[in-house]
Amino acid sequence: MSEHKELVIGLFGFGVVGEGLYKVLQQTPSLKAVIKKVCIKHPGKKRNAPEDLFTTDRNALLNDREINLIVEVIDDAKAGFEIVSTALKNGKDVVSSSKKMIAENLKELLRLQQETGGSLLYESSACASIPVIRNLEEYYDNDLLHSIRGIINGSTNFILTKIFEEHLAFKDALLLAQQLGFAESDPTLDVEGIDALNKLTILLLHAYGILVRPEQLLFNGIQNIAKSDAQVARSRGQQIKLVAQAQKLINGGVGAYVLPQFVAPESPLAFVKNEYNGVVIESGFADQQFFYGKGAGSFPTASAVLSDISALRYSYRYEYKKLYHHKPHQLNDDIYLKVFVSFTDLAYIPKEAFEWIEEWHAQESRKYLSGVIALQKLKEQSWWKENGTSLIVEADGIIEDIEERKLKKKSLELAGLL
Ligand SMILES: NC(=O)C1=CN([C@@H]2O[C@H](COP(=O)(O)OP(=O)(O)OC[C@H]3O[C@@H](n4cnc5c(N)ncnc54)[C@H](OP(=O)(O)O)[C@@H]3O)[C@@H](O)[C@H]2O)C=CC1
Ligand SMILES: N[C@@H](CC=O)C(=O)O
Repeated sequence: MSEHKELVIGLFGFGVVGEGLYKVLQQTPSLKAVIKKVCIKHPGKKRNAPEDLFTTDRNALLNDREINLIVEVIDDAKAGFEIVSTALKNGKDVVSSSKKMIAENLKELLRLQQETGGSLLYESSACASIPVIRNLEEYYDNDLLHSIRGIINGSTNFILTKIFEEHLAFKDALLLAQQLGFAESDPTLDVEGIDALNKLTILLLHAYGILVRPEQLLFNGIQNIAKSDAQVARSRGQQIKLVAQAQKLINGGVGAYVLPQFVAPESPLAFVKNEYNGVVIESGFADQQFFYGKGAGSFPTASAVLSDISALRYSYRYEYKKLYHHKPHQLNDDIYLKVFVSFTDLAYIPKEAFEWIEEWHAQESRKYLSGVIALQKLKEQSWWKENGTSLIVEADGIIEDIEERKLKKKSLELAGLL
């Protein structure tokens, strides 16, 4: 049996995640992983750890030969990438939780791992405590993965829960998410859906071997959801959640987006509240599986970082099998979404953009419609994110082939039933 590696850690970042990891490691001595030095940005801050542990000199960690593992948990994607790439080039393994840094540099990070032979693990970067990446990588190592649908941002789920169930104001709910360490340093990343987008970018690689830049995917956050949208959801017995979805299509491609979505009461996602995340995976033969756990916060995130550290003792590395060993899938935008749109003025809505409109209420001060629109149109246009317009995908939102539905609708019209 191979020996477990002893790990000497250089830690970058001592904020919510970094300090959490420091405490967790103190409670897991059997792991034989010790933090030798911590690099931070602001030397003046009071720290709950011995002063001589800290430095602001990144090279003190990166050039230390005794340090064989760099753990990067900082909130600066540019500096994070410099640190991670130098660490790999210097022959060190790396664990990171920085999803923005990872999603924006995936291609280069893959190249660096191949070139240096180093291992970069980042389980905590998607859904914090839920081991979703390693499951996609190892368990769903075949062609049977139909779809992933999940709540993958804790802060927005926390905010939606507080607003709609506890009647908090948006800004108070956001402040609470920040105080509890759930939100990003720049909380617009959470609120505007960018954090979930970065996570979906990472998940697409491990689920389907799809290597895309985050900006290639359709996304929005929760910033435009109106009170009246919540009333509509309530009247239907549904909820509104920020949902990330990737689905294998009949044409072999994969449709993907991050958008607010109505969630039916029978969906496992309906039970996911506060900072919890939930991911429903559908695959051939197994049908549905549901992963649930804390998606943000100090100890939940540190526990996933710890699991990566532990995996490195056995020299674990991602093999990116779907990309390198299978035929990778391609992103495909050739789908239609059934959407609910609420707005203040008809002038903001290009009706001609829709394939068809099923329902239309223009009397009230907040007006709304339900219709079907091509995902590509939403990517090309921005009206649905502007002027206080709110777009929410229906619970069964993806339509692959509209021709059959168009025909059915036409015959209902001819029969005088529509
Ligand atoms: N909070 C969460 O629930 C989760 C966070 N993440 C990710 O983990 C990372 C860290 O998040 P979090 O701990 O919440 O962030 P915090 O803002 O709490 O902490 C950030 C830390 O990074 C340090 N830092 C910033 N820039 C540098 C730099 N150039 N060199 C060295 N240190 C630097 C800061 O130093 P100083 O203390 O001196 O200011 C601070 O200690 C982020 O990328 C985030 O997206 C991932 C999953 C969950
Ligand atoms: N800000 C993120 C933190 C974890 O990834 C979130 O709210 O999900």
